[in-house]
Amino acid sequence: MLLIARKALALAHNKTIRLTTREVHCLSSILASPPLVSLDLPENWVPYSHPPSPVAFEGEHKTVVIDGKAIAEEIRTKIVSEVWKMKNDVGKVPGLAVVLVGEQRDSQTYVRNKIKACEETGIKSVLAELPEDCTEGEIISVLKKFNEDTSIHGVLVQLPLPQHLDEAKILNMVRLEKDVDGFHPLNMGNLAMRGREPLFVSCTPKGCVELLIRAGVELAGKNAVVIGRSNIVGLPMSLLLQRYDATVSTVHAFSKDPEHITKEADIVVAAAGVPNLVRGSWLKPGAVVIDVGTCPVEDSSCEQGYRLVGDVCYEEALGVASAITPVPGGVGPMTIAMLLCNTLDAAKRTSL
Ligand SMILES: Nc1nc2c(c(=O)[nH]1)N[C@@H](CN(C=O)c1ccc(C(=O)N[C@@H](CCC(=O)O)C(=O)O)cc1)CN2
Ligand SMILES: [Mg+2]
Repeated sequence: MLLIARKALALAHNKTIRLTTREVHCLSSILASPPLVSLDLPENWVPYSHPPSPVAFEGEHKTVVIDGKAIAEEIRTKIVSEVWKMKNDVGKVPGLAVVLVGEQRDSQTYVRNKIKACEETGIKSVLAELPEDCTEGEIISVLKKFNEDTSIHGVLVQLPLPQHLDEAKILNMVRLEKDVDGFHPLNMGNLAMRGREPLFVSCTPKGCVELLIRAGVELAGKNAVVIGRSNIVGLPMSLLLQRYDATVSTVHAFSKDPEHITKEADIVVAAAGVPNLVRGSWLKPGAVVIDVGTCPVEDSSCEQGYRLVGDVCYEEALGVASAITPVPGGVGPMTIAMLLCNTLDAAKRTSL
């Protein structure tokens, strides 16, 4: 792995090096295909017109709904062709291993959706299910097995873990080069440091930035507020927005005046897990709103008896925000699309 990376670097610097036939195949596939979702602007990128000055938003304003489901579908279609090309060119199939501990219903659903997404895009997947009362040692030995398996390029542990387990200790055991969730402390640390590059950026924040960029939202110099500071979303989201030169504030349970801070923001990323926390009155007219929350609330008029509600009061935000992601169908589908991208990138980086 390190050797092929060194050779790729040497080639990129036009150095003459000796290669085996397998390395030629592998390197030509790596060098010919840039990272799929590079967080750069897509070629056919068309920005929607930028939020004008607040005055133009007096009264009802048309709010663009950012269709995360459609964007995720577009990305997944590209992944299908890249996976197919990789298989054809070098006989390699990207592989993802998922570790699920316990029987929490929503975690089971997310994992099922990840496995299904792998099947639909041609990525191999393996699921390890462990009982709720398993030990750290048992999880670590499963992780070690996946870390060593050359047919597995990405490894993730579905979160949250049961209370008795040390999450940080377990995430630290995922091999850095396979950490497609970007939760390894070194990936997170490199995301935080200027001049350092993480190998992977966690899927939800990466998906949120991808949505912002594809919607034509400029980030540099903008006031962004991230509501929530979880390791999964809030924290990496704040770090990632800083990398795009936004001025980032974090709002959390101890923040004195969340409404006031949010009202200053051009971009609001709500990831608190509190349904309808952000009211229309909290938003600056013309703000762009990314709603990460997905909370089931009882609703007898729905077939399942519940509906999903975001952290933002959607009806109130319409007419105030210039753009918003819906729940469901906004950020959620992007999380899984970014996981597939990270797994494909992981496979592209190895010679195996
Ligand atoms: N190891 C990880 N654990 C968790 C992550 C993660 O990225 N890695 N994120 C969340 C859960 N999650 C993926 O794991 C996830 C959540 C929501 C969705 C999604 O597609 N939501 C849909 C609605 C789905 C529904 O109808 O129930 C949407 O918003 O449209 C995908 C993945 C916590 N744990
Ligand atoms: Mg959503």
